[in-house]
Amino acid sequence: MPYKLEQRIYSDPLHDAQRARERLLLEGELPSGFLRAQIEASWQRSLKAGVRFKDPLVAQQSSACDVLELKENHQTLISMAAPEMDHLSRQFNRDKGMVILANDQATILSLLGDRRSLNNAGSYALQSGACWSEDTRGTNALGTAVVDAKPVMINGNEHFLDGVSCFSCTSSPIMGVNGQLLGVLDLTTEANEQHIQGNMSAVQLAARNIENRLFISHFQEHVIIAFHSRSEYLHSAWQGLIAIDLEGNILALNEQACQLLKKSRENLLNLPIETITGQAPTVLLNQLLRNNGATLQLRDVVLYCELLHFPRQLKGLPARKESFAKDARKLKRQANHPSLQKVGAEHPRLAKALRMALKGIDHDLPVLLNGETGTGKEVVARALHNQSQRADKPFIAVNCAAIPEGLIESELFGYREGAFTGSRKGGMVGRFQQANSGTLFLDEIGDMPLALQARLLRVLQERKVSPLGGGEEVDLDIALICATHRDIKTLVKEDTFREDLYYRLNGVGVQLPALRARSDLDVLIADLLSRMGAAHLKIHDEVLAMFRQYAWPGNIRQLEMVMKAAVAFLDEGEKEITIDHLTDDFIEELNTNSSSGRAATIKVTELELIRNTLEQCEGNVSATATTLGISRATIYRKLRECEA
Ligand SMILES: Nc1ncnc2c1ncn2[C@@H]1O[C@H](COP(=O)(O)OP(=O)(O)OP(=O)(O)O)[C@@H](O)[C@H]1O
Repeated sequence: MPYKLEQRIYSDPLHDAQRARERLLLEGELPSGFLRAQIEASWQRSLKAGVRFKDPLVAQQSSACDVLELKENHQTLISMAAPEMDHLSRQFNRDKGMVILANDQATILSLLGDRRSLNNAGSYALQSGACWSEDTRGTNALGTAVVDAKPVMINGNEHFLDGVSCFSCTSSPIMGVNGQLLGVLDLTTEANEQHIQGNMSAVQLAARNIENRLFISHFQEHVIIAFHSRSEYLHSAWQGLIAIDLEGNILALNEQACQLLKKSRENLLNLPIETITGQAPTVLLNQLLRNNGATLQLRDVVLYCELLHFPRQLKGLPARKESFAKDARKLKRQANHPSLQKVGAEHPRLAKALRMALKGIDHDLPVLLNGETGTGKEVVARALHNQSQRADKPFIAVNCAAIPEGLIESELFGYREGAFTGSRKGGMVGRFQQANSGTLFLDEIGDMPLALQARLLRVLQERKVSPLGGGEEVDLDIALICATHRDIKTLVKEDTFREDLYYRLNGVGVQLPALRARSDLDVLIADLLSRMGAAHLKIHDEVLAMFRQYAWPGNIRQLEMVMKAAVAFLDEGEKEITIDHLTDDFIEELNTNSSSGRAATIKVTELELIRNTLEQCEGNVSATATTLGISRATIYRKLRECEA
């Protein structure tokens, strides 16, 4: 009873740890209930191992040769962890943070951090080769994470040794491809209870990224599929990963995959992927390759999947499979996103705007893309990222219109554990933080609620973000691309979009032309066909003429679907797409479009086309006439008609 009373009065864990320490010294026994359960169990183990509070910190001296050998033996882990350690240490530089990587015995492999902290680290036995196992140094984040094989946070005098009670340490285990413990990643800062919660999410995010990188590099000879129950989580540290061989057998899964599938690793290993997906592996792979992804409806969950890796070299496969693999590789190449040059190739005004946008991105200017639905805003955003200096960093896309209003804020900024009822254990890292060092693409920015616009503006001005429910502020270093199909200036006039935010986002504005106003329709068609693996196909003149007359309300997306359907309807040996290969629905659309009711639209489209081509040809009427395949006289006549 007296303990319960004490516990209520002293809810501060540091105070409780101090009292536990005093009682232990006084009574020779650790009183139960004073420490958090994980720490109490660890203190009990430390006592059993004979560690004492006052034990000195001296590191057993490892020779330079031993350290070299240790590093050599853990080369892969060290190199895969390096980018994350670098990122973490820059993020926590202000708090004099040290980032430590240890092996599965809690022996330090490498340290990174603020120079002053590192100079001091030696006196705390924080150096490569020093062992921080729990049975030699008592409760500490490295050693305890190794014993528990789960993340641990140890603040101040929760550490067993008095000598390290000046630190707050947060560690996360790093698991190998078979779920075995490989090592531990740790962030050590000065003892500070307020900050340590934020440290936990940063360390866990980094550890998951390291595990995913290890997974991908380990299965380079095999097929890797990424999946999640929410499409926005693909490409994030929280995506599920599954490696399969070309027979479709499951070779490995990461922890997130097991959680998403609600099955243990042991229950899935070596089974055919069909047991999860209900589809033959070839069907699934073809779908993934052709459509850049697949949606799987399982019994109680929908999974969004993407092909993360397809092996370049396939060893020892029977001929039939080799030829399937070749096909698959070809399809994958074709399914790749178009490059920036491809997007603007035959459209000089667009090409120029894209060149400027790329320069802008590399000089930290935000880019605002505007265009009707299906004009390729996301394609352009990805192409800009892929060609920017941040190409090897994350590209995180958020569709502001697709996320319910109440969730956008937590999605963007993340939240601390316990920030609100129902918040996920361990909190959630927001999109801003996930995109750090890379590019954040905010699609449909015009649909962002006003209250959130104010917060976004503040983040962009201060270049810092902090999760909901408080916690550590994180410095932001992101390229920002926003897109909308709305006319933002009108939204500003209507007071539904903040004017100051508009100017903040519109560093470089790019207007993506509607398909009906593009003079390079045939180039786009050729590109689409080649990406479908059908570059050899021709389009009948009659079809092309109809396409040119059509208004394409769905723009390139609609054109892509029409072409896909046409290719699918070709009979064996046919090499030309004619009207017979268009769907009845679409032919009806085309007919309606050319009927008198739509005549006005067509006229406007025609004029838009002529004007745009004239602009591209810098006012040269002859060149415009040649490009459009009509006479100079027709151009003059149509322009006069319009002026009349
Ligand atoms: N330049 C291009 N060349 C080939 N295909 C393209 C090009 N631009 C877009 N596409 C294709 O058109 C489709 C729509 O592109 P995207 O999603 O980028 O458009 P969007 O403007 O972002 O559309 P929405 O506003 O509806 O989100 C995609 O399937 C994409 O592959």
